[in-house]
Amino acid sequence: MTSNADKGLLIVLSGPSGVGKGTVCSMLRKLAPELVYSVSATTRYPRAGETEGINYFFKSKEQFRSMIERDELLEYAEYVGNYYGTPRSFVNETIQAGKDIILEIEVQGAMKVKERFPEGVFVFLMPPSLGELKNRIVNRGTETDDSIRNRLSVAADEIRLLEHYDYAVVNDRVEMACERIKSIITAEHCKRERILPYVKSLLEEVR
Ligand SMILES: Nc1ncnc2c1ncn2[C@@H]1O[C@H](COP(=O)(O)OP(=O)(O)OP(=O)(O)O)[C@@H](O)[C@H]1O
Ligand SMILES: Nc1nc2c(ncn2[C@@H]2O[C@H](COP(=O)(O)O)[C@@H](O)[C@H]2O)c(=O)[nH]1
Repeated sequence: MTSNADKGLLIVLSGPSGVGKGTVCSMLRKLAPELVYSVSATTRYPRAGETEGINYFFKSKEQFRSMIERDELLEYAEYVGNYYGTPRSFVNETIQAGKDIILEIEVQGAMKVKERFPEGVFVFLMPPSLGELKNRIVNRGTETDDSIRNRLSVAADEIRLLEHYDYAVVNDRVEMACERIKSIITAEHCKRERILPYVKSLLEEVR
């Protein structure tokens, strides 16, 4: 059996649509290649350039419902008219194997994960301002006017849930946000005494 100290960290990254979660995760893949990323299932249509199994597992509503019935999702939520959910087995297998995994998910889902994994690390990505959030989502050019309106209309409610998270990281510059997240992960490893045994043996040597 894997002890808690041998398990990987479950890291949840949330934040309003357009804040830059995907952009930060893409850069983190380069800066911290040891991190594993959970690929979600969704009923929304693929955007141009999105690939099945890389960005999402794209499902029909019926397929998504079957995943719920078969209890294959760790959490799921409806977000502005579509369903999104985290496949359970990949998350469990990854943390049991001692690897850290990041779930990039919205706030309702994050709160469900928190009930099941209170030991998880919950990080909220903040925009520098609401004006900048709007600019980012508009300039991304992927959403209809309706979708932009819907996404921005839930952003304030999402930001109000910040108090349920362990950390707030401002995404002013992508590199800086990544460095902050990397520091959080390192600190969490230290807290869980992954580095402490090494420090202990060093202390014994110098005594
Ligand atoms: N620090 C930043 N400064 C300026 N622009 C940024 C920054 N981070 C991301 N962006 C831009 O903002 C837009 C939204 O970013 P991204 O798609 O990563 O957001 P998201 O939070 O993943 O959104 P969603 O939840 O809708 O998937 C993109 O066009 C991206 O290039
Ligand atoms: N609760 C969950 N939310 C998820 C999951 N995968 C992604 N998301 C979040 O949905 C919104 C919209 O995503 P988009 O790709 O349509 O822009 C965003 O906040 C994602 O983080 C999931 O598995 N569960």
